[in-house]
Amino acid sequence: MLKFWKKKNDPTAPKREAAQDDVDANAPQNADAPAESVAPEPTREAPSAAPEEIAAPEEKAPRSWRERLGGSGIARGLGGLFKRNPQLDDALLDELETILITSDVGVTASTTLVESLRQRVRKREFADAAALRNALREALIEQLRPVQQSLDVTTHTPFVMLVVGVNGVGKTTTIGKLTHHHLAAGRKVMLAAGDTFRAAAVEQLKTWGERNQVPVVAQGQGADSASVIFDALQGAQSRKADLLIADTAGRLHTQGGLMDELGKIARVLKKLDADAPNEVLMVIDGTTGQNAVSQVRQFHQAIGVTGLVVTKLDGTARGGVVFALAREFGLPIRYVGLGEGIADLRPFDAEAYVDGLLPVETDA
Ligand SMILES: Nc1nc2c(ncn2[C@@H]2O[C@H](COP(=O)(O)OP(=O)(O)OP(=O)(O)O)[C@@H](O)[C@H]2O)c(=O)[nH]1
Repeated sequence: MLKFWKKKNDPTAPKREAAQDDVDANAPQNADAPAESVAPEPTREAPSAAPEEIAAPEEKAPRSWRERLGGSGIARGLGGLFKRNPQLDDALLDELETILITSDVGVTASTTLVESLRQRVRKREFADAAALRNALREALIEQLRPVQQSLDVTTHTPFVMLVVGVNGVGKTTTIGKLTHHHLAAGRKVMLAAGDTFRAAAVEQLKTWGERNQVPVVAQGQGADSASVIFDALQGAQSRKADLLIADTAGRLHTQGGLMDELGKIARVLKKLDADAPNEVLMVIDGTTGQNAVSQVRQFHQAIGVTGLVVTKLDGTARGGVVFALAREFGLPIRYVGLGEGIADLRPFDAEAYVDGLLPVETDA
């Protein structure tokens, strides 16, 4: 049975004022009673609501990678290419190169890949275009395999996941989906509403908390983000949660002050746990294109990103940015977002991803 806390609004709890100027110096000491928390007790048992009950109707049978990714620019481009060009010739290779470049794979990665295929064509390694297609599939999978590294949250308790990224990329939605995923695995999860910039962001996270029946540690809009997340970690430690997922405000990588705030959050957390945060998960909007590469570079410099989530790959994304990120940084791609529903976050799988873009069977 799911065990709930009574709604905890301890009147003795010190209400934290809005932004603290120097959290480093005045780190909160009693975060067991966060200023504002929606607090059913985290539980090791699976939530009473089954995934099917939480998910929107269309998520009852999660759609395949192919269904989700088939509409992307790269999938349509590659599908059409092999349909139009049954002949194994230079025109096919030239068009392949154009498709890869215009799908955000990146110029260097695209030309290198196509050049290596061209040489193999010259050596007569392929009997026909179908053989080339298979070799292309293999080459694409090879590029992604090194970044397929799942996130093990059992290495530390509580495991602290800090979710960062620019505005609107899908951070809060991803947190909701992650919570669902880890609850289903029987973990105690808590959330920290570290996006104190937008009032709506706190409400949005609380809604995900209620939906998943997990506590959300929050303060008001304008509160100090590091303070909220510090409170939440104290709470997670005392309540023996397995996982604390902290939201942060969306920020442009060009906003120096806000980028510095991320470093401050990490420093403040280390006062409680020298290893925290255990994962800095950067969320990337898959429709952003090559700009995603500079975003990751800046965030990585500011806080040391340890894993990526690429969202919105189901929509109008060109789909190639995943290859560009893999090649540029080699950072683990932990998950991909293939839709807005709670079950639409998938652990990244290189082969499934490439299958979604270019299926094994010649259905093109
Ligand atoms: N199609 C699609 N939409 C997504 C996905 N992930 C998130 N979204 C949508 O993207 C929009 C923005 O998501 P949020 O979670 O609010 O983004 P955020 O990064 O928290 O935004 P800020 O708090 O403004 O920085 C919402 O409409 C989500 O439903 C995905 O994988 N696929």
